[in-house]
Amino acid sequence: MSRVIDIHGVNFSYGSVPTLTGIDLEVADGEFLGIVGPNAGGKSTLLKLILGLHKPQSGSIKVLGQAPHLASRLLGYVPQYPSFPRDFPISVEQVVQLGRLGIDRNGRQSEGKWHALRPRRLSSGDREAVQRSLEEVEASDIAKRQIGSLSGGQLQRVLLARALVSDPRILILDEPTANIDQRMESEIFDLLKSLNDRMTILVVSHDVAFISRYVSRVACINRTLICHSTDNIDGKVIQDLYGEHVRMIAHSH
Ligand SMILES: Nc1ncnc2c1ncn2[C@@H]1O[C@H](COP(=O)(O)OP(=O)(O)OP(=O)(O)O)[C@@H](O)[C@H]1O
Repeated sequence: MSRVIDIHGVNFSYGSVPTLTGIDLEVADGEFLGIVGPNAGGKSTLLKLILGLHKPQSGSIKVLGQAPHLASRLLGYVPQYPSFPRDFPISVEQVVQLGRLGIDRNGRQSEGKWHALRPRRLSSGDREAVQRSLEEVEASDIAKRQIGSLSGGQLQRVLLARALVSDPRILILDEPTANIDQRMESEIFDLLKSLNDRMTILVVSHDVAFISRYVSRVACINRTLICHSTDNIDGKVIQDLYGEHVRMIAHSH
């Protein structure tokens, strides 16, 4: 199977303290990878390096065979829930339309850098893609609602639709189910599982036991990174990662 992400010997720090050290990670096309680790372990930072939002101080990152900033329009990104401004006056439909910014009128990825993209009139192709994405996440019925009026679960579905509307090769989600109830969490992960038939997925989560039901491999990050097949995750792996005081989580396959 071909690889879509190749990370070798990456070191990154925001200041003098290293955030990520000696990171190696290869992700195969079609994989569903979970990313777990303690708070401040570097999970979001790793995603931002893959998205081309930060550059490593050393080491190499290739995404779909290119430098991350060149591949970024082939990636769909669902940011961490609290970073989204809920009170912004914009409808669900308009949020999803924003995901078409990097696509030209003929449905192709436009050339040039993100910051050079100009808003343009929506084409019929754009409208159809927005409708399809909203249907896929089962949010068509709330298309005209203001985002400030949505529940946490509904908002996550809308952000997922925005990421899907550009037809990404890789979908990257940063804790998509933080702050939502368990039933909604299962519904979103069932949806991700079906999307995984056509795209590679990377998802950050705090709940190792829960995501192990869905993903095939888990990348454990606490400044350094170690990958485990979900078959091999046990109490020891989790304690090593999170420290001595963590409750043992039942885990079965
Ligand atoms: N823009 C930034 N400038 C300076 N330090 C940062 C910045 N972003 C993150 N950090 C620091 O880098 C470290 C790793 O942060 P990161 O957000 O990657 O961790 P995380 O594993 O995603 O954490 P959490 O589970 O709490 O979301 C933390 O100590 C954080 O304070």
